[in-house]
Amino acid sequence: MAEAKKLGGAGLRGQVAGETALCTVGKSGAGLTYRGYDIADLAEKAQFEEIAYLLLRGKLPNRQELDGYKKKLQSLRGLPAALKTVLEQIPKDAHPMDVMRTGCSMLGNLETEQDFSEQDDKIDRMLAVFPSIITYWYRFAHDGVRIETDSDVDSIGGHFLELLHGKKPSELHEKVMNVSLILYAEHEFNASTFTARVCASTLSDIHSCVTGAIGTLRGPLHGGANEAAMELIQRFSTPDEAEEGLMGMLERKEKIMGFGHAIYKESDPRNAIIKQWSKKLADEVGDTVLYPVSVRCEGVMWREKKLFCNADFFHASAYHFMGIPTELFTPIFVMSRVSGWTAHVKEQRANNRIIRPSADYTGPADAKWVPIEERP
Ligand SMILES: CC(=O)SCCNC(=O)CCNC(=O)[C@H](O)C(C)(C)COP(=O)(O)OP(=O)(O)OC[C@H]1O[C@@H](n2cnc3c(N)ncnc32)[C@H](O)[C@@H]1OP(=O)(O)O
Ligand SMILES: O=C([O-])CC(=O)C(=O)O
Repeated sequence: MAEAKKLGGAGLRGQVAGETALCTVGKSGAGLTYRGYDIADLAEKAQFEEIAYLLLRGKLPNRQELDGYKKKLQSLRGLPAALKTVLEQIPKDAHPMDVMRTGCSMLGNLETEQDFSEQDDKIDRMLAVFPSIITYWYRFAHDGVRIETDSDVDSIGGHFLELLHGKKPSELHEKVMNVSLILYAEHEFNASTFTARVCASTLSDIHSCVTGAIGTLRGPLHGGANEAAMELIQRFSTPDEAEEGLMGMLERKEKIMGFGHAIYKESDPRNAIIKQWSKKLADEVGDTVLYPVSVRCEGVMWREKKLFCNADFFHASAYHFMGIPTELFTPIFVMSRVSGWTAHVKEQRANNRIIRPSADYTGPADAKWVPIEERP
């Protein structure tokens, strides 16, 4: 019998665990591509809905297809009454990622995927309704209002901002949300996407795949890092203070959230893009603290540890400048990454074998059964 392959290291790092036509991460010459398109091009020129279409349908839509797709998504923003009732039961101090997880799971009870032929419609529904789920709960729990979840704004990012703030977003804010959703949409076999694929490989339903992925994204080593980065930069009121604080943390061997990456080794191509938008927003709000503090953190981490900002670090200040509460940062990641997760689920289903790796056993050998009365 063939020997199981020995792992090169912990965390399955460097192991090829399958194939994908969706994305490359960290390949030389092009840091991040979605179906062959460079992320810098996409972030500059595309709409997030266009990217979702690209990932989910396999090609960039033409004008008519994009208009039709956006119209469809806009028509799917309403929350079923039973889902509103569930959201209203969730306490104010719940973590919004738990709200997303419950919201997605409840949707799966109400609008169950009966057959894989329904997958595209179920996916479009999640893309459209996730901003409604989080903002409905947030505004109900925090302000005691039951908001309307429809809006005239035709973009997913703009829809989220309008529901959150109760007014149409500025052009700049809608643009930054669009860029942010594009940057977060897809990232190959990251932990949450791999979770979705493992779930899909058992032939489970699409809501289970996404619910599992949300739970995985929640952790501070993954999507939760943007919130942790915000908590970090808010501790400091000057760049010098930030430098002193970071040096202390590094000496104590603490992890600095928003830095480093499992795949990229020198830079995350998304950082330069979101950093530039964070600067624009800082100028707009007249910030003289958070942006300079963030820039100093970036410099110190590179100088001391050769660690670079990942996609999360400058997202923290950018979201903050748009008036988004810190605890909603990771749910925004969900609104975006659901496009990548579900594209992977479709890919897994199209060429499936149950994902079931092996383990190196490290426990005792030949243990002898001891009756309960005789155990120490
Ligand atoms: C959207 C995303 O999910 S991006 C990732 C978001 N996560 C974060 O920002 C959390 C902070 N970063 C980290 O914890 C890590 O860099 C991860 C989880 C992203 C990647 O983990 P790994 O692949 O295990 O990192 P890697 O092997 O490159 O680590 C090398 C060394 O750098 C250290 N290191 C890596 N990142 C950091 C950091 N942010 N702060 C301090 N030290 C770090 C590691 O502890 C390790 O040190 P050691 O060899 O002494 O143990
Ligand atoms: O790829 C990873 O390990 C983490 C991730 O999802 C990202 O950086 O967007």
